Amino acid sequence: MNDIIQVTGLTKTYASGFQALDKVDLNIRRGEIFALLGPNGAGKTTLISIICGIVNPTAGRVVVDGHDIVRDYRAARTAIGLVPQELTNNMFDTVWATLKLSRGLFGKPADAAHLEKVLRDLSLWDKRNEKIMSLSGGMKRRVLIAKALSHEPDILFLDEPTAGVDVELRRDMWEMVRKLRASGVTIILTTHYIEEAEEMADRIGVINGGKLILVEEKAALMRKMGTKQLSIHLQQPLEQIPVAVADYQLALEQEGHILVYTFDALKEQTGIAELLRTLAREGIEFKDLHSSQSSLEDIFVGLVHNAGESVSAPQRAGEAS
Ligand SMILES: Nc1ncnc2c1ncn2[C@@H]1O[C@H](COP(=O)(O)OP(=O)(O)OP(=O)(O)O)[C@@H](O)[C@H]1O
Repeated sequence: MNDIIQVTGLTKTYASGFQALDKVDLNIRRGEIFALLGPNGAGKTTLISIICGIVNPTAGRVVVDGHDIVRDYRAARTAIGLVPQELTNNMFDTVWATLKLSRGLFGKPADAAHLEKVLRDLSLWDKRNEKIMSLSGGMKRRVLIAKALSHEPDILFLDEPTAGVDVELRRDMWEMVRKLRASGVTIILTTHYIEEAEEMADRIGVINGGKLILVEEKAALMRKMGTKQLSIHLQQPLEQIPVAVADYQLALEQEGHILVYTFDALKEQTGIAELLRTLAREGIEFKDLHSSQSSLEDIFVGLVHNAGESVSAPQRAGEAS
């Protein structure tokens, strides 16, 4: 089975009457890193909380590693490790006791060697006998990850893993996520940071207003980023695109005053020279040329705005959350 998670027609209306998810369909592939990107209140946490069995769906179905999350809750839940947004550790426990307890809660037999490996991978081994409350904020976050990995899940959810963490810890987290993927763990992370999705993900999903508005390979999105536009400001407005240049990807804007040519900037032949020669032959004169390149951020903001919502743009890593 290639898809480790199958989400079909998932809808959530909270008791308040607020609809947080609207018929979401999503398949997560085994072994991938999937980034779920969306502005505040988009429904990211609701979606992963339902998959993890913390919130009940109103309608729709979720199957995790072949187990229906409602009918076969325990088996589905055991396949998952969840790193929540909020710190949820018992502050008076030691790091070691926290991990041991968490593993036991999933009914897994004690395995000191596994817990040691997890702690060493997260640079927490030296802290294993310390009480959680004595750790720094960054270390507390690492403990959350260690705890989520204590029962050897095949799937790890990270809900905004790097919100409010410093650059060094963010780099460490990214490194750790890559190592986990290399060991076969499927990873789903939610983020506001486009940069994080760009850096980490194999595929990116964009959610807004409870609707999944795009799911695409990151590589394909990056190709779109390689798309450039050339705006040709015409001397005289055109009513329609001339037949002689019908083969180019052209659009008329601003009541025919601007001819916009979209091309692949990564290609050797952009076609610009030939396009301009053809326009000249047709007697179409221009007064200015202007080129622009779209970024993943532009694509994202465009998508979110096209969805008809008034929302703030996502942040670049490093900006305040
Ligand atoms: N228990 C609840 N009762 C009512 N409404 C809720 C509840 N939990 C969440 N919501 C609403 O559902 C919407 C989606 O919330 P959710 O936490 O899933 O968004 P999010 O994308 O994770 O946002 P953020 O990036 O801010 O964490 C929000 O408008 C939120 O106010």
